[in-house]
Amino acid sequence: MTLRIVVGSDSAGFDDKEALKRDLEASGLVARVRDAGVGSGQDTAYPHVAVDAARLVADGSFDRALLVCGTGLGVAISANKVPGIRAVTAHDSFSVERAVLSNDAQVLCLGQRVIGLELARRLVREWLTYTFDPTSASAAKVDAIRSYDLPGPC
Ligand SMILES: O=C[C@H](O)[C@H](O)COP(=O)(O)O
Repeated sequence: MTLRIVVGSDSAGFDDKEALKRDLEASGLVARVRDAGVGSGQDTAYPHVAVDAARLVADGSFDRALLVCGTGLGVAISANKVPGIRAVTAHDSFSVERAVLSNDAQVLCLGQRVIGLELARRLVREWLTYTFDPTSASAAKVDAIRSYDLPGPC
């Protein structure tokens, strides 16, 4: 139980973010959960929350981020602006598996307006079971992604 996970959403993803946060806290698999917002009734635009959460992963404070917006797209686009971050939107089991095992993605993004909560909960449960293998054949490809990261202020 060593995973540290930061969760975040905009108002369109708030309900799922709250439910998934409770699941993570109750899972017994996560050492630490932090909520990067939004809070109830807050209307912060998704790029700000996504970048705040992604920075906490990029600087090593947290291992992964789970982000929810209406589609899961805007939070992924935004999180990927942070150097070192590999954020994906994945709404099926196989993609969630490959996001970790092929891409070593640290950020999973979900769309509250796209999939139901029960599927989201199942995908997150599955996501917790995967760990990237740095000795796998995928590692060189992830290194190649990393080689295109531009160091910057983000
Ligand atoms: O990707 C963006 C998200 O789906 C967001 O929750 C909704 O954005 P919009 O209000 O611009 O459609």
